[in-house]
Amino acid sequence: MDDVVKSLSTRLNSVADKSSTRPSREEAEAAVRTLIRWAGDDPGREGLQDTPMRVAKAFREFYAGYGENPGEILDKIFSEVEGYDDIVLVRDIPFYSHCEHHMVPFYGVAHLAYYPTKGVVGLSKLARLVDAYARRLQTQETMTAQIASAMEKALAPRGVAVMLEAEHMCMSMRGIQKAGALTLTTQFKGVFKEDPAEQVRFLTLVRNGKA
Ligand SMILES: Nc1nc2c(ncn2[C@@H]2O[C@H](COP(=O)(O)OP(=O)(O)OP(=O)(O)O)[C@@H](O)[C@H]2O)c(=O)[nH]1
Ligand SMILES: [Zn+2]
Repeated sequence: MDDVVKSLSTRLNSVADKSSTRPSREEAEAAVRTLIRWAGDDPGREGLQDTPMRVAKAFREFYAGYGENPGEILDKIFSEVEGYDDIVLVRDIPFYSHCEHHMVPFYGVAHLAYYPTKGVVGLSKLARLVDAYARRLQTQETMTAQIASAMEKALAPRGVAVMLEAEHMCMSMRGIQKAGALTLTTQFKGVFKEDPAEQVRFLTLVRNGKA
């Protein structure tokens, strides 16, 4: 009886493994060939022969965020800052992402701010955090919330403010076709959430660079 249970559980585990692992490179390339045919072209013609290989490779870059651990990005804190505890704001961080509804790019800039309590994080790490989430499939709202949560968790700051401004190609080049429409999302935590004056300070710094 034990053997039957063991073999059943081994089989169930292997099914679970299969559903959670990535397809092979060959399977990904075959899927691209199918989409080329769906677009109306011939994947066998000369100009398109290497395209499935290039697309599979490009996908690894577009979606590299799945292999990133946001907690690790922010794990090094510099505490020798002479007690600096005022706002740190990195603005205009460019990002490229893909919306989870159409897998079409949305792109723009991110502005991240926090009030440190136990030290500061390397500035480049904030930009790396943006990329870790941008290089996934999601909505702009999800991305905004995830960046703010990761900063709150790793830095235990007095407050976090995140603002994203992006153009969604699914709204520009297809569907409603409103090129230039900009979507703004904000997520405030701690003092930024409690005190409207802090939100004004954040927005003023984002817009003017002066308090
Ligand atoms: N809230 C939100 N919506 C998004 C984002 N990216 C794309 N969308 C929207 O997702 C929606 C999907 O709507 P559906 O009606 O299911 O799909 P659709 O027929 O392709 O919609 P249309 O774009 O209106 O043609 C659209 O309104 C998109 O504008 C995002 O980051 N956040
Ligand atoms: Zn979309």
